This record gives sequence, C-alpha cells and structure tokens, in this order.
Amino acid sequence: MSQTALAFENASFAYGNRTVLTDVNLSLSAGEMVALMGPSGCGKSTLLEIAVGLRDPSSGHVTRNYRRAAIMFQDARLLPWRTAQENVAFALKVDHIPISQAQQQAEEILAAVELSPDHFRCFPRQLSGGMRQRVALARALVIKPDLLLLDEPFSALDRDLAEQMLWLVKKLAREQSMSVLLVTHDRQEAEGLADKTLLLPDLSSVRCAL
Ligand SMILES: Nc1ncnc2c1ncn2[C@@H]1O[C@H](COP(=O)(O)OP(=O)(O)OP(=O)(O)O)[C@@H](O)[C@H]1O
Repeated sequence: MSQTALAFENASFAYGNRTVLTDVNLSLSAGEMVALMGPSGCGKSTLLEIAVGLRDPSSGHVTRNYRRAAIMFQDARLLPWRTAQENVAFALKVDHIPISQAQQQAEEILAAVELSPDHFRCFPRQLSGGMRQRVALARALVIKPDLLLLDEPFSALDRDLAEQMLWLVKKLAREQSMSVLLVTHDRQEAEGLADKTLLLPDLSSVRCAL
C-alpha cells in the first residue's frame, strides 16, 4: 500500500470563535490527486495552510508525512525583472545549488512543462498568461516536492488550456509519486482528473440559519 503523505482526521479549525472547518477527514497517498471543492469562504485556503503547517487544527489531528511541499496560486507571482529560467532557478537558491546547475535544472523542468527553449530567456511580460502559469508550475516542481498544493492555479485560463495543464500535472505527479491537492470550483475538472473529491460545506450559511 502506498504511503500516506497527508492525513486529516476529524480536523476542525476556528479563527477565534468563528469555526471554518469541522471534522475534516482526508487522506492523500503518494501519487494521488485529490480535489478540494466548496463555495467561496468555506475554508479551502485555510485547509491548505494547515496542510503545509502554517496553522494547526483547533481540534482533531493532522499527519504530515511528506518531505517537501510546493504551492501554486491563481496568479503566477513571478519576479518581473527575472527571465523565465531565472525565476525557476531562483527557487533552488535555498538549496545552495551552484548557479550553473540550477540553470540546467530550470531548463529541464521548463521543457517538462512544455515551454519551448525560445521562451526560457523571456521576461514574464513577454509571455502569455498560460505560459506564465507554466513557468510558475516549473518553479513549484523544480524543488522536487512530494506534495503539490494547487490553489485554483489555472482558473484564469480558458477551459481547454486549463485542462491541458492539469493533465500535465497529473502525468508528472504519477511519474514522480507526487501527491496533489487541487482546489477547484469546477466540478467537471474535479471529476475528470482527481482520484477523489472532498466537498467542504459552507459553514457561514449554517451560521446564518442559526
Ligand atoms: N486570518 C484570518 N482571520 C480571520 N478570518 C479569516 C482569516 N483568513 C480567512 N478567514 C475567514 O475564514 C473563512 C475561510 O477563508 P478561506 O480563505 O480559507 O476560504 P476559501 O474557501 O479559500 O475562500 P475562496 O474560495 O473565496 O478563496 C472566510 O470566511 C474568511 O473570511
């Protein structure tokens, strides 16, 4: 049986007296992709923050068995004054990898996300939105995470391109035994791609009904 990278057991979370997550149960195995769905404000980003250890649950238990996590957001958040390749290589700075080696690894991963060498030396402003998201994906992957958190990373792209990017993530996840937690508002996307889906309830409407 493959190892569990991340597990939530009856995990709840409250900001002060405001409960956001109640009794969340989730397990994510190596190489598995789980979709996280729910209305705006139901606590998806909070759950990601708990997953990476930025927050702890108020009650229940979270097991973090992964080695290294990377996160990708809806906006690419690239450094505008660095080229695509430099943006990716920069992520390796914490590992103190020599610059020539970091640039080599950046090139390899940029090719793996299907960017052409012509684009490696482009600045973000010279790339399309889809290309910038590929660079952001490469930057997340270059540190070789075994847990990848995707917070609606492709929702600004058109549906075909978003789907293409997610299939690419899925392929890379399988090849590298990387677990993926994908936040999405798109049920079709979740059903088509994820191994399982966790639907979070909207506790604010529960509060309103009380
Ligand atoms: N630091 C904080 N302090 C207090 N309340 C917070 C804080 N961060 C988020 N919240 C509240 O917690 C609830 C859940 O927020 P969260 O960002 O996790 O939801 P979400 O499902 O990711 O929303 P969206 O889909 O709109 O991004 C929201 O009502 C939000 O206002």
